[in-house]
Amino acid sequence: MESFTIASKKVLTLVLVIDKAGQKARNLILLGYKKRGFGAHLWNGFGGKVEPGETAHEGALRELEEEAGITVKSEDFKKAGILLFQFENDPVALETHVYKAYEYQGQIRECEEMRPEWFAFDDIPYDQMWEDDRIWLPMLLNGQDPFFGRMYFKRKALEKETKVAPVVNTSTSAHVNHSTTMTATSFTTAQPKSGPFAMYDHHLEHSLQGVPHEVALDGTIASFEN
Ligand SMILES: COc1nc(N)nc2c1ncn2[C@H]1C[C@H](O)[C@@H](COP(=O)(O)OP(=O)(O)OP(=O)(O)O)O1
Repeated sequence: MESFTIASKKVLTLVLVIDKAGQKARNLILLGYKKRGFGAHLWNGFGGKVEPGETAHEGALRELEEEAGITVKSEDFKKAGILLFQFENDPVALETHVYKAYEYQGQIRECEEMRPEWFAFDDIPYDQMWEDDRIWLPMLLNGQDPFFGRMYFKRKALEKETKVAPVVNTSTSAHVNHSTTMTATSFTTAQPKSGPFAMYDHHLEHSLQGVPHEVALDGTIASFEN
């Protein structure tokens, strides 16, 4: 595994709201489709940057309210761990505090940034999510937390746009008395399916003594919450 020293870090939050099958037959998770900004066009939990003077816990509750319109009581809000995202040629790491909640209050609503939607656990759109989610989200859903993960990303090379010439079907079969014109165009967008970065290495620990609170500049856990 690659070792590195972080020059600096931004503290972010990520909140997963879970509806354990009560009256409904299946366990559901609330994800948001990010409409703009970092991670646009991917499904993710709700969260963002922790503001000056705020704790990660407070920042996570604020972002959940801003992005999904719902609130969670502090006692129902559980820290699931920390994920440290590091990008090639970028000295700034993202220290992301992950929270989960099984109860919430209010009406879920869409905002400028996020479109919330419930997904069954067996229908989570991993191919339209950050690649790291496949590693830790199943653990969170199975109660294998708290965890501490380090994930390393490289920018993906964008493929060139390729166009396939129109295909004209001029079949003269007795059963087909018309001709059809089909245009097959394959193209790449500026945003590949699982985001603009590819994960090339990761390390995840989940048998921790406590809940990680802060990451040190050498990429290890600096402190645990009480
Ligand atoms: C790189 O891998 C990532 N994986 C996952 N699952 N989530 C990630 C990854 N990198 C960042 N995130 C999360 C952490 C935050 O919840 C958001 C990013 O927050 P954003 O930059 O949108 O923060 P805001 O404060 O909302 O930003 P603006 O108000 O400035 O738009 O993604």
